[in-house]
Amino acid sequence: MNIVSQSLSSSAAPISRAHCLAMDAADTLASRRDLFALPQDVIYLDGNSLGAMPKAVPSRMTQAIEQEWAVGLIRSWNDADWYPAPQRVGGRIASLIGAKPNEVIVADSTSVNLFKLLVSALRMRAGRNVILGENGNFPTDAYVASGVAELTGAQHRAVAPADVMAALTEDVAVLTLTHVNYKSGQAYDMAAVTRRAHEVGALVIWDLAHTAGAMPCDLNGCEADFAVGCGYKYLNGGPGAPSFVFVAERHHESVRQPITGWHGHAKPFEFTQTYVPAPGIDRMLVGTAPQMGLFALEAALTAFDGVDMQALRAKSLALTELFIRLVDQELSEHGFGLATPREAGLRGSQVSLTHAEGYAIVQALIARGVIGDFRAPDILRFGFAALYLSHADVWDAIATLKDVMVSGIWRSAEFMARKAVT
Ligand SMILES: Cc1ncc(COP(=O)(O)O)c(C=O)c1O
Ligand SMILES: Nc1c(O)cccc1C(=O)C[C@H](N)C(=O)O
Repeated sequence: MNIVSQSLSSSAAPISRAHCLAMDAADTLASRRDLFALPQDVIYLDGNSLGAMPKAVPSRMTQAIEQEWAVGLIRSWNDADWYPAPQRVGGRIASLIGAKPNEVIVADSTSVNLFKLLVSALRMRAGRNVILGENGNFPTDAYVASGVAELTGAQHRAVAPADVMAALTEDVAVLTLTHVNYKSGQAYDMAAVTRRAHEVGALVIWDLAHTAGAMPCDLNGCEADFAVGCGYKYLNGGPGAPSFVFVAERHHESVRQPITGWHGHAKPFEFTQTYVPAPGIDRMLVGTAPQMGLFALEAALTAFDGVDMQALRAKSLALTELFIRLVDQELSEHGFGLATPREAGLRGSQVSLTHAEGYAIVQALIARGVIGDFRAPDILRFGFAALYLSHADVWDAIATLKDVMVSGIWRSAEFMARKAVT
């Protein structure tokens, strides 16, 4: 336990803003906030959907556009090292998720990478035909699994998260789960689930969308097979940043992904008419990677340079615990429920509250500069990016939420009218 969480758990007295400021003073990650361009009047609790912008990004983009593209033109594929960017950025992400640099590559979207992995896994477990998933997962994961089932003749079986272990039977080819649930923020025990899946001969695909950059993750320590994740959430790569895909080294020669594009070819610039998969992780590539998105993500990842992921986890847990305790302390009369586990080891880096009027409350909060989001039917979702949030931010966010509730401002028509939400 670090000094931040220690000081919180040892306090029996009500928590005050001064207490939060003392936690900030002891926070070894506090200076990282300066690496992000956040508006002064905003408390940003939506980095689990779109991460804040690292200040390193604009200058990198300007260089890529005005020099490498405008002046270097096609020469930049070699001269500016554009070509190896998917591997290079993958190597950086590998260090955050417990993988080797040659096991991660960046390309395409999370949905597309999930498709590639699901088909690959089914091919590696010929004779079994079940894709096991979970109810309540982020929709794209379920949609892609159903689509793959329809395409391949496999069966997509989705069970409640609590029933996953029992549903691991010998007909399961592949288990696909999101490590930290997008709505509840609850995390699976990656090691235990992977071990059980392997005992029945199944492969596992972990979706790390709400894990990568939010908390440490030890893919190789858990003997994970495959993983995917988003570049634009806690990795702060910007809207539509490319996704990453992990394939454990032991599967590199057997994995055969279905979208056999030229960048996944062993010799793309020989332009042969027959597809031969590239050795290693490179075979997960399809076509030309979104280079501008890769450059933004690469620059964004420098915000993690030198960060001890255990320290990041300690701060993340201190922030989420502080938020939960302040909900108890300040908001007990306002009808909120807690959808996220109180037990630290069971949660990721978000806290979700429930309230029947959650939509309007979130809109009123956003209007006051506290940006969280709403997920139907009743979830108010708050993401805590430990690189750029302070303990005082948590206090101020709760004070604003209390003000929204006590004033009843959320009842006004402007907040009740439903719009498309992000
Ligand atoms: C668990 C999870 N998987 C996947 C995605 C998104 O996938 P894509 O990058 O294809 O939009 C999200 C969020 O959008 C998510 O929360
Ligand atoms: N990817 C998103 C987008 O393109 C637009 C709006 C929101 C998103 C998100 O990432 C949503 C997010 N995955 C969630 O957990 O709800």
